[in-house]
Amino acid sequence: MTTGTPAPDPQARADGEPSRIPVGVLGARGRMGTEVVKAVNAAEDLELVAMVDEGDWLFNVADAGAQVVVDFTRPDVVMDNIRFCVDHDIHCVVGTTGFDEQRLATVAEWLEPKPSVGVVIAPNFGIGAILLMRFAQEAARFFPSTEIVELHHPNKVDAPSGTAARTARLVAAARRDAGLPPPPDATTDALPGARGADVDGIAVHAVRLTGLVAHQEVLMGAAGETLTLRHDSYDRASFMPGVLLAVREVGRRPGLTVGLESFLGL
Ligand SMILES: NC(=O)C1=CN([C@@H]2O[C@H](COP(=O)(O)OP(=O)(O)OC[C@H]3O[C@@H](n4cnc5c(N)ncnc54)[C@H](O)[C@@H]3O)[C@@H](O)[C@H]2O)C=CC1
Ligand SMILES: O=C(O)C1=N[C@H](C(=O)O)C[C@H](O)C1
Repeated sequence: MTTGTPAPDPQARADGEPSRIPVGVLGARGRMGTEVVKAVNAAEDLELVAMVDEGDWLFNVADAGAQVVVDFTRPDVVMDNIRFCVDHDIHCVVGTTGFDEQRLATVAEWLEPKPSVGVVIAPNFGIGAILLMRFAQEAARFFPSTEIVELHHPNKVDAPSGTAARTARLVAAARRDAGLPPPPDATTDALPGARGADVDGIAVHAVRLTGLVAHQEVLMGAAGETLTLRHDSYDRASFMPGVLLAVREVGRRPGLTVGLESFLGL
């Protein structure tokens, strides 16, 4: 791993393309960044060329010849990172949360003059979590009531989680498409917050607890029955197959991709 001029790749292919994809990691010393560094180092077809954390020089990723950058930083810095990468024709795989429609539209605008650059923004790279979102979307129209409970480690920077926010929006859209009214809601909460946050009409409750990693339940109810969908990430290794898939594919998917679903054929 270098942060200066990239050394020639000894395994370079005859067509001049490097045989391994050069990857830079932003947030490299964080909980997720550390895991991504391990995963990239362990992948034979990827080469870790730059590790950048707070206080480091962002230009390192461009100087080191990164073709793909993976960002697990913070919602308040991620937009600047994406802007830098797009300007430097570097594909981005973004796991950092905090994206609303306005932010996504801004990234799409930046990409307009860069038709060959790809950016993937996914609130969750765990295959089980992605499937849970899909199952919740499928089930949404059959149940008048839906609420979401997300449970995370106590150092998580944001609440509710990006996954819970996206799940709520997907479920709300599926309900609207099916002509369902908003879920019935006892709005007379004696204490503010007792009924959770309202995300697109869906109540989302956030639990922060030592011992947890990342967990989500979608609770659905109809007369006389409930359906509970639950996903648990017990280890951040659970996100790595999705991150590596995105790193390998993003160069073939120009423009903005939100969520990993299409990469999984969903
Ligand atoms: N999409 C997914 O599957 C997942 C997303 N996340 C999200 O990823 C983000 C990071 O989560 P964690 O790793 O737990 O947080 P963390 O706090 O452990 O790591 C963030 C790292 O970013 C660094 N950083 C801050 N500003 C920076 C900058 N300008 N440039 C480079 N590095 C900078 C920090 O120093 C820290 O090392 C959060 O938004 C979290 O919600 C977390 C897990 C899975
Ligand atoms: O901060 C985390 O840990 C996680 N963040 C993502 C989110 O906010 O949805 C993904 C996962 O839940 C872990």
